Amino acid sequence: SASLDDAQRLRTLRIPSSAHFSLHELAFDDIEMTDDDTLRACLRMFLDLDFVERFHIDYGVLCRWLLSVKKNYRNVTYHNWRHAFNVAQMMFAILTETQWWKIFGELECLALIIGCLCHDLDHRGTNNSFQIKASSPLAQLYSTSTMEHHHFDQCLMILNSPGNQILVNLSSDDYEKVVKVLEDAILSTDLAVYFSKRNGFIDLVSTDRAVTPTWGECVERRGLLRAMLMTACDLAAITKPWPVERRVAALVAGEFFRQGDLERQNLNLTPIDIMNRDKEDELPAMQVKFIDTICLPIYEAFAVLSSALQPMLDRVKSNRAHWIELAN
Ligand SMILES: C=CCCOc1ncc(C(=C)O)cc1-c1nc2c(CC)[n+](C3CN(CC)C3)[nH]c2c(=O)[nH]1
Ligand SMILES: [Zn+2]
Repeated sequence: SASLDDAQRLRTLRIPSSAHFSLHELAFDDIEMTDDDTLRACLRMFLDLDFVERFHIDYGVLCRWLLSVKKNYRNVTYHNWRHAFNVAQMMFAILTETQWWKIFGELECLALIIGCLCHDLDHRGTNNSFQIKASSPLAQLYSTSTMEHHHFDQCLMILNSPGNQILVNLSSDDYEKVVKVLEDAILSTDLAVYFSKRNGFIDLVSTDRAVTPTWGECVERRGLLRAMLMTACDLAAITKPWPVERRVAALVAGEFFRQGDLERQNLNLTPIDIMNRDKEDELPAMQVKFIDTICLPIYEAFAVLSSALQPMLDRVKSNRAHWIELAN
């Protein structure tokens, strides 16, 4: 976990407002932020969502927990602390801009924000299918949703580490509820889980076009909306202004191509096209396919549920147009 003086230093820093950090922006870009800024922005999110008061979280423990979470992300090209931070900021922005935080209540919002910050902990820059192909220790531990089970395991390990126990003052009932939502949230970031739940969600949205209070009263609907929210936040770089999306695509490509190199060199396998460096020129066309098959359905459904999310769908469509232009 994080060292004492790091946490001591962080807890003495002044915490600017969410407006200062633009944390309510759906078009948020962390490029100008230092690592310290990202940590202070996380503290601001916890304070503004009233988690510190409501759950009696010791501020010093919260600082050390944040530092430990950040420390347990590896220095890989894309699946690093910055990705986790951006996913958490997107969750914060959506929950507040749509007012859906009222539907989930504080406990589930706490679990969603912790889940976003922890959802890719200790990522190695390689995906589930690589773990299986390499029969890695993680694949032997978890045969399905291999990485996501590991991320959840890492999340619990940090939450239970001395000096990092931000949930220590929750009732055992509340603690159990948070951990259950946390596990569902992190496991929902496996695209395979998203594919299995997406059609049910889209059917629900087509009949019940607004997240009325009825959504809040129905346990499985809330669970479905949380799962879809995790995917929407995980892929949200696709909804950002073009300069952000283009920068992120280069990072994702860097990580994918390295996995492709490992598959060739270590496993003697031909990588799939998106991880095959030899097909780099086809990247724009692959992005268009990714947007059409994976991204548009979820952001279209969210735009139906809340007009506050329409700008996200609009930017996915304009990014698609940029990729089309680059594909020709
Ligand atoms: C095209 C490769 C490099 C750029 O790729 C990207 N750049 C940026 C984003 C983003 C969210 O902004 C997303 C991608 C990006 N991500 C992809 C993922 C994982 C979410 N998959 C899975 C793997 N499974 C197929 C078996 C579907 N295909 C993708 C793709 O084509 N592009
Ligand atoms: Zn992720």
